[in-house]
Amino acid sequence: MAEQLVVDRLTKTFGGIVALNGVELAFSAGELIGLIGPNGSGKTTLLNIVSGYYTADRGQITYENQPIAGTSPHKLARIGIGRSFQVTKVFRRLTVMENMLVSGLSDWSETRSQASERATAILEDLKLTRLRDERASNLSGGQLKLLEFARIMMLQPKLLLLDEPFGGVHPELKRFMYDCIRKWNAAGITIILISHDMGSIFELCRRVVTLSYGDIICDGTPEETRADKGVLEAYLGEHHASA
Ligand SMILES: Nc1ncnc2c1ncn2[C@@H]1O[C@H](COP(=O)(O)OP(=O)(O)OP(=O)(O)O)[C@@H](O)[C@H]1O
Repeated sequence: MAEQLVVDRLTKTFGGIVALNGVELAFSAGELIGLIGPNGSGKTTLLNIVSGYYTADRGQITYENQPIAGTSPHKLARIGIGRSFQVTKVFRRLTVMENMLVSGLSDWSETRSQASERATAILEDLKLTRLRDERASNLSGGQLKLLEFARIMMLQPKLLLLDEPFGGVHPELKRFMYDCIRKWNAAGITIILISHDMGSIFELCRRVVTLSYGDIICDGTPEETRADKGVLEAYLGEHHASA
């Protein structure tokens, strides 16, 4: 499989804190990867750099053979890199449908009616059709999560970065989100999933990358990750003990 995303010796510091310490990773198109690690280990920083929200101090990022370090989030979205945030970002004063059609979300070459047709299909897929004219401010936390998913799908991403999508989500909705993630991945979208919910990670991902203090301490299957002494010491042991 061709490498879709390559992260080469990526370093990011904040003052004296080393958030990423020369991280090297390569992801193939169509992978579904879990990114785990203790609080402050660098997971969101890595996503922020890949999606253009932060600039790395050192290192390269290559997406589909093009260097992308320093490219704006907006341009990255246009070439297929979509992301969600720990705290859902939608326009609360706009309706669900307006959120979908907000300028800059859809393809330049697309007419409003084509965009609207796509939005309708995506809302249907995410069971949001009956809420299409509802203001986002009236949606529940779970519905907002789904709207964020729906808006990301408007971008037709090829690489999807999901940061803690299951936070505060009830079990039934979580199952539905799993189904969406699996379906998108089966359709060829590469997905990098950050979650502290180990059940979700081990159920969904065939590859798990573990960060600790900005270093990759394990990159393997769920079974290898669970059995890894370093991971147990840095994260899983403590995580399970406090769970
Ligand atoms: N904008 C920022 N300014 C200052 N320090 C930051 C900033 N963003 C991240 N950091 C620091 O960088 C380190 C890595 O943070 P990061 O958010 O990437 O960790 P994380 O693994 O995503 O943590 P969590 O699981 O708690 O979300 C932490 O020490 C954090 O305090």
